[in-house]
Amino acid sequence: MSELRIVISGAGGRMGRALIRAISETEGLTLVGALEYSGSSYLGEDAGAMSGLTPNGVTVESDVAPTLNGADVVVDFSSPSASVRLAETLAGAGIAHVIGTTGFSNEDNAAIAAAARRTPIMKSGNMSLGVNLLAALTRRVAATLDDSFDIEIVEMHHNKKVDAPSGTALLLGEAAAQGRGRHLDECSERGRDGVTGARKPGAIGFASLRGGSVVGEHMVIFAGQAERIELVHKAEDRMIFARGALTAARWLKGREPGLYSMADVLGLSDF
Ligand SMILES: NC(=O)C1=CN([C@@H]2O[C@H](COP(=O)(O)OP(=O)(O)OC[C@H]3O[C@@H](n4cnc5c(N)ncnc54)[C@H](OP(=O)(O)O)[C@@H]3O)[C@@H](O)[C@H]2O)C=CC1
Ligand SMILES: O=C(O)C1=N[C@H](C(=O)O)C[C@H](O)C1
Repeated sequence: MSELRIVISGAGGRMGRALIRAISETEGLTLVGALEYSGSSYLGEDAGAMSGLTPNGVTVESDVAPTLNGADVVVDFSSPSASVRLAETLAGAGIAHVIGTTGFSNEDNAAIAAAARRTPIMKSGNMSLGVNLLAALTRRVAATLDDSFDIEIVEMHHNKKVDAPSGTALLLGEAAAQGRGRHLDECSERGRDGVTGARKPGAIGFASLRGGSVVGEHMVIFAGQAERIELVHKAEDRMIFARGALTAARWLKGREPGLYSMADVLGLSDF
């Protein structure tokens, strides 16, 4: 198998550093670049040393074009605005893009979909096998049970997370809505507060908890009359996301332009 040459965007972040460690542990993958924003305190540092490894000779840079030189794929866990800009640049260069960033607006998603007409992009709110299997199960259970079972999605993350609901909660909400033959935009209920009135039949509700160092926990609840089904995933280590993103990077190389999901990578689309 030929060596896959990877650039990490958001290199100094929690996920960026986990990805740099995961690349160092995986045969056939080479880190060729590390991107951060122009004000980052990591600029000029060695990417290996920054990630708790021995120095690897890759310097953290903010200048995108030279860093992309010779790269096969960019793995990007940064911020929505940075990921949208990068998607446009990579589409121009024909370089594959794995996007793990969450918190995109509808306009951001449309810009990424447009970039995917020119280069292969794999975008997912969660790169773990467990969560993507949970999404497939959620779709099936939602399709099996009718609207007498109310669907609620609860997530908890660490106290540094900036977006809510989590990308994973939205992924699970979309799976549930798909199972019910609806679009999530038509039925999602977020941020209840005060006198909200009774729950709307067919709604998909979201609740977000934040605290401490929680890596990521998600529960999909199907609440019926006198019985309840709960499907739960608990992430214990960010390395599950990093390894999933690298599996996607390998899968994406050489694909036709298009917007792919982790379900495509894992063969779960028809589950
Ligand atoms: N899909 C998945 O499986 C997962 C997705 N995520 C998502 O990934 C994203 C990052 O998470 P996490 O690592 O925890 O967050 P961090 O805040 O730790 O990391 C984000 C990094 O991106 C940097 N950054 C900001 N702007 C740019 C830019 N223009 N170019 C390059 N880098 C930039 C930030 O710099 P600075 O801090 O200096 O602003 C920071 O170092 C979030 O959206 C999160 O929700 C997280 C885990 C799993
Ligand atoms: O910000 C995080 O940490 C995580 N973000 C992703 C999300 O928004 O769902 C995935 C994971 O849960 C961790």
